[in-house]
Amino acid sequence: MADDQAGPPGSSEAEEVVHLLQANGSAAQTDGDNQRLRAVTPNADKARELLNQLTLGQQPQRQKSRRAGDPYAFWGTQPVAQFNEDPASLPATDCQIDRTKTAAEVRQDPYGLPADFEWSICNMSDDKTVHEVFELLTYHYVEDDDEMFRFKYSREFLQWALQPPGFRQEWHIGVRACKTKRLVGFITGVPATLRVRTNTISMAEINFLCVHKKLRSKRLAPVLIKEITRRVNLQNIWQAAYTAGVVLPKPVAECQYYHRSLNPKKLVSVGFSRLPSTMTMARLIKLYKLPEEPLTPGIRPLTKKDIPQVTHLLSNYLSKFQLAPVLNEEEVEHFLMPVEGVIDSYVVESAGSIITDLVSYYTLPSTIIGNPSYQELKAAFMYYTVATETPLQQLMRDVLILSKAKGHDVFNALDIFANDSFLKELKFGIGDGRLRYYLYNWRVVPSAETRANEPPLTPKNVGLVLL
Ligand SMILES: CCCCCCCCCCCCCC(=O)SCCNC(=O)CCNC(=O)[C@H](O)C(C)(C)COP(=O)(O)OP(=O)(O)OC[C@H]1O[C@@H](n2cnc3c(N)ncnc32)[C@H](O)[C@@H]1OP(=O)(O)O
Repeated sequence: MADDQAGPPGSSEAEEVVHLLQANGSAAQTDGDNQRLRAVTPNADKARELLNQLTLGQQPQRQKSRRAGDPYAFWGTQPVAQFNEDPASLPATDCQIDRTKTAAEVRQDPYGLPADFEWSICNMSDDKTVHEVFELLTYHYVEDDDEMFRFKYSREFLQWALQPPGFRQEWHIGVRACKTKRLVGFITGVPATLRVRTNTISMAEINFLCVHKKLRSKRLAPVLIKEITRRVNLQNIWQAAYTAGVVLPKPVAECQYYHRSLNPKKLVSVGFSRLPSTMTMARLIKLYKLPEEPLTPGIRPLTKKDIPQVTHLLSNYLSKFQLAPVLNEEEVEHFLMPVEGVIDSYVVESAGSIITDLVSYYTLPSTIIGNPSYQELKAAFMYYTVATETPLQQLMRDVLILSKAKGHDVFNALDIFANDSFLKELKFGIGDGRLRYYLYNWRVVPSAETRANEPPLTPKNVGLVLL
């Protein structure tokens, strides 16, 4: 479609709405803006709805419906905060829920599996094993509710995510069918030091819980969870962090996904976004158009020699959040050094070789299920970003440009960190996926700013990204 059909810049209703939402959310809002908002749409809610229609991201989300009030047969037995607790009976400060056991009290032998299944430690340095894990996850891992998209973690991503400094191979747990040796279940832990408010705790980060679709609803997941707990406890570690879309007892934070279209035509074609009836595709493309080159002078890929400065910069920034990792240089190098198709990090270097800013994202594609034209949606997910000299919004615009140049279709971010300050302005649309953060065997008490029935930490207090 010819460009002129899109009309002059700023003429479309959606562009107008975007502009007005920016104004609406900023301190510099004027009566004039409000009047223009009313002229376009009756109210701000309507305007927001229209913008949301543009990018109703249906990324895989870790949520399957469950009836309110259903008991948690497994989670009700675990040392986690429960939904029905009497606030008067709870401690006043953050604390461990179950006491630390002695080494002798930790079960020495693995939990029993149903007949015909066996435990298998997965060596993530072995290409054949990595391929088996990749295949299990590619066909059986997290999907969105409409079964349109399924996360497709690459082999290289899995190796990167699961082999950070100090990783333990026995925390990469598989379940295989005894006869065929086929991998049918998986769960992983990696070691991490997390700070929860003022407490710095050695933990495991738990991820990639997956059961083959043919073996669902047979209570295999609780066995996998108990087995990883046992193996973590054997290392004298008693806490864990994990995220999920599903509601479990009991989130420490509940966060919202936002999506920034980079390739709107493809996103509409595969059903990730909708084209509002009032809009043409040409206008949509124009709305999301980005400059060809980043705007920040001197922005460049992170290199090894930057690691000491970046560790300092990042640690300082993360200290502002109530839930955040504590990362040493070795870990920063592992998690942030660019790996093709897995992790991209950029820094801004000012005069005197001072690194002032960092921005990073990881690449996690999804299979587009049953689409004849496109097989894969290439998504970038915001990772750790620190802006001290460059305005955060500019840094994020640059990373949109850089990720688009690498072929990403969409850029995803949560409403954690200070992300609230750029999401609207950079035309991120609210997704329909929510992500809950959980801690195992650690109670976080509500703070003064916690509203009744809401998790103790608000998204802006969260400074942790789990892969
Ligand atoms: C100190 C060290 C501690 C270490 C451990 C810390 C805890 C780590 C916790 C794990 C963090 C993982 C982080 C990620 O990887 S989140 C990603 C989870 N994976 C997927 O969504 C992939 C697709 N789905 C599947 O593979 C299966 O549906 C799974 C495996 C999820 C459940 O299999 P299945 O559908 O066949 O069910 P079941 O009959 O075996 O079991 C039913 C029980 O499982 C509870 N359930 C369902 N989904 C989840 C979930 N995402 N986290 C925790 N529990 C979950 C459910 O409420 C029920 O318990 P309850 O309602 O009766 O109480």
